[in-house]
Amino acid sequence: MNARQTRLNQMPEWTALGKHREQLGGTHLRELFAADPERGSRYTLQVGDLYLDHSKHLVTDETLALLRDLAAATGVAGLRDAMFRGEKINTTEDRAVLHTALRAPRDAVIEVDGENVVPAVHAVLDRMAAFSEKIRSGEWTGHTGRRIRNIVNIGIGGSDLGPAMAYEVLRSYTQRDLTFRFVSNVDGADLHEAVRDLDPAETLFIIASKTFTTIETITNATSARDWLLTNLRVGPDAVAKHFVALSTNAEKVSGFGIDTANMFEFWDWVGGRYSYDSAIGLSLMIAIGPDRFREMLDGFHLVDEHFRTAPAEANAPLLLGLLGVWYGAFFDAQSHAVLPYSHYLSKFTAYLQQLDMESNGKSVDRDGNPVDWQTGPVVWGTPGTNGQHAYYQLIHQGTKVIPADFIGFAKPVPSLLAGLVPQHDLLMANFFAQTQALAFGKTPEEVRAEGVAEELVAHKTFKGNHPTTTILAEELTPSVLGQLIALYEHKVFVQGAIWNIDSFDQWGVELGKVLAKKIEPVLTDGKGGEQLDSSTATLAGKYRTLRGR
Ligand SMILES: O=P(O)(O)OC[C@H]1O[C@](O)(CO)[C@@H](O)[C@@H]1O
Repeated sequence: MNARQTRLNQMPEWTALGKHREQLGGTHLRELFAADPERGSRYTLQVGDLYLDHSKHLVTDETLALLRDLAAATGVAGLRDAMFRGEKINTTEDRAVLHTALRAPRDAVIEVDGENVVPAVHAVLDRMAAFSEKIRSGEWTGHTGRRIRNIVNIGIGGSDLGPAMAYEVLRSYTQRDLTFRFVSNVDGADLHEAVRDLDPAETLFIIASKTFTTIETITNATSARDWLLTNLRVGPDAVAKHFVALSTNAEKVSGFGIDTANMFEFWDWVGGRYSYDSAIGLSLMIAIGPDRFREMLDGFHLVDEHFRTAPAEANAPLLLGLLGVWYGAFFDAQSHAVLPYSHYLSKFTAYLQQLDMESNGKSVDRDGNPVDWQTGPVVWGTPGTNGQHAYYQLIHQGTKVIPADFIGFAKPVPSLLAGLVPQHDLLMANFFAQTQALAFGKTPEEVRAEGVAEELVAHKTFKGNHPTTTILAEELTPSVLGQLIALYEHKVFVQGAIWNIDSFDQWGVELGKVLAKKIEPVLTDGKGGEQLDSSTATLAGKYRTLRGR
């Protein structure tokens, strides 16, 4: 990867954006809409099933053109093509970044180190499909011959958030006689609550870990194995029927006692946070079935192809990425809210937190130099209507700039209550009302015209001018989920490319892991406390006292 010659904030395209921002000043969305009656239909894109409205952003045609100039000058398209070709763009780990190969069609050819990886991807998908069908049909039985009815995925980070999120999203597609649980926290309470009402004879544990060394996962997997063997009163040979592994590390899997015949493989060119469409999605595939899983992969692929081939003016991930760069750099926006108006998307934002913040939470560029521009935002949010009664107050009338994505669907997922009360229209009326209120607000004149007492006018005024993207689709299907995730994956890519950071490593999570290993013996045996700083040593002492040690 060639070092970038000019630092981002010294590029003429960056300077031009800065000047443009000054000219834009406090221009209000009310003015932008008044000046262009077509804005609401012109500032839109259709990608697959996703309709994107970016008209309620603090941008003009000129802003968008200048942002595209920045993308061109920073080589976003070149890096994108290098990623799709399988080049090792994750330079600090010397790895290719090929999650796009996980959803490539069978006849595609994508090479890493001279080898086409697509046949191996499909071989694993086929094995996953055969195994899923065995569980779904009851053909696969536990050690005592009973049918498997409970599936517990044990993993953390990318080995948990993706399948756990997607299981919730696609819950209405899941096989109802199977129970799914997702365990991630090393706090034993997580596993305890997940298994306490399960019959071990009917329980399958899926141990999901790319490295198979992650302490939380291995600890939970060890406890799960003990729980199973103790409660079934059987020996270790029962493990084969109740444990499967999803990993890149066959040696560690076998060292743990899981037969590698029961291991579903993926590869080091799949980042953890980009992995739930790999073998890491096994629990999801069992839940929704192989056909639905493949529909989801097709959705991913559709957006991959869009990102790879659409011109800059019509490229949705590029646009979303650029808008984020614009607000971070020129409006000092520190965070980005993702607000789904679908209960099924309740874990969607938590998933995006890892995708975005682990990817772009960096402060040195690709060459190791400190950046002096903003990188990834704090990503946050929960399903919309609940948020309206909690934190939306701050978005509407607080002092911060918080760009937000609103995601909603025209058709409700089939519901037992369908036809009783028109709940979905009410949900979506809130969805549209919020972006309208955020954009246009309510002027003091409008407040006064309602006869509000003068001393309350300021309190009841809504400044408006809060930027939002609206993403609307007909229905939340497996394909639409794949489309949405790929859209965000590539948005994150675009931003990392512009900021000139490595979006595919995560060195920032290492230090805490190393320190935890040193602190554990202090807590357990009281040994080594003298090596700690005085705050941590005092806290560890307090902990031991409270623990009765
Ligand atoms: O799948 P593994 O190797 O257990 O890793 C789990 C998670 O830990 C991290 O490496 C760091 O927290 C994530 O990137 C990853 O998704």
